[in-house]
Amino acid sequence: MVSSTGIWLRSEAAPNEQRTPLVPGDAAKLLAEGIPVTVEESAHRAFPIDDYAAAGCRVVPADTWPDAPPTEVVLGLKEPSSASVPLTHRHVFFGHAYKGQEGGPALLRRFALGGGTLLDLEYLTDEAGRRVVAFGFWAGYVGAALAVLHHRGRLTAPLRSLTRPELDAELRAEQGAARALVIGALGRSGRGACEALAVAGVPTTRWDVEETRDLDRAALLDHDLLVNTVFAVEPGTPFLTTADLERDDRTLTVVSDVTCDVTSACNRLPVYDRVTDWAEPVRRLHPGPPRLDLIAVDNLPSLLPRESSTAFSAGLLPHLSALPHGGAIWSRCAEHFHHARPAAEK
Ligand SMILES: NC(=O)c1ccc[n+]([C@@H]2O[C@H](COP(=O)([O-])OP(=O)(O)OC[C@H]3O[C@@H](n4cnc5c(N)ncnc54)[C@H](O)[C@@H]3O)[C@@H](O)[C@H]2O)c1
Repeated sequence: MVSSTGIWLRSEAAPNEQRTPLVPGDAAKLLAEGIPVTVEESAHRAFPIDDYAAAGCRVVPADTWPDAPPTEVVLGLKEPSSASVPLTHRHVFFGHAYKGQEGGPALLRRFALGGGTLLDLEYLTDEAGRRVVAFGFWAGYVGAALAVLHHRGRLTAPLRSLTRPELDAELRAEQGAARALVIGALGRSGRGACEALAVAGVPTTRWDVEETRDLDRAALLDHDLLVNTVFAVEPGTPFLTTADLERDDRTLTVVSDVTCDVTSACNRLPVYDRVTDWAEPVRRLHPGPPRLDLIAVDNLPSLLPRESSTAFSAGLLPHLSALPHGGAIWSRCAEHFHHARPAAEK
């Protein structure tokens, strides 16, 4: 039976955003279940529109979602374009609007004006509150890869998006004597970081909550590379301090902060004040000797758009299948929105 609720995959407004939350193969699975899928054309998406058409999706011009039938659920990753247009539909994307972020109140006002609902992907959680879809693995993979390539003098700026075979070829092109430490190693990003370091042939120490409870600072500084992938929910002992930067007995020369909690009270790396970007991914924190270089790119999965989209889409697919029938996971998501919205309307 064909569902009256369709998925409308819109184009992304953010420049250089090549990722998508729904890849063509998974769109075909939704269609097979009777869920109509409409896909907007996009100049940037890592998957060609012809692949969606071949899967049976209806193709429409970019940025036409404001005219979608009211029963459609509009799907994307970041805030939709046409900033002044009130949001009338149910929208699924990462809103970054509930924790006082810049632009959050304005986004919620668009929903208030249009009467629509934000189903924020960050708040798609199981009964235990764990997120069910995230880009973490590939963030860690790329974050560690950039650290290795920089340490080997092989990182070129500006960064550009790649495929995994291209990135792995770079990682395998040279072996070195460096040793790495991944903190948060048991998490999604941490596992991705460890995998990239294995591909690069870099011996890796893995720390998680147990190993940082009583921080062995000398052991930490005795690694060449540090990849921070912790998901910090409370302030705690910093992994690095400005005093550590001054130490001349330090082996550590490259830090890749996947967490990028730089403006948060929970930040465990209070040695820098702003993230780096694709144009200039590396910032020198200490001239040395020994030098200390920082990589803190906050959109790492975009550097591997096909792989990160494929993994994300696979995780989201069962929930998109369930969307026409509602269900607890989407109700919890909507509750977060209804809880946040009144604050924005004041
Ligand atoms: N830079 C980017 O592009 C990017 C992309 C995605 C996610 N992230 C960020 O990466 C971080 C990790 O995300 P994730 O999905 O891997 O989270 P996760 O919850 O899967 O993993 C986090 C890990 O950190 C560990 N941890 C928490 N506190 C710790 C401590 N004090 N010491 C050691 N380990 C500790 C946890 O036990 C867990 O294993 C988040 O802050 C997320 O926002 C960044």
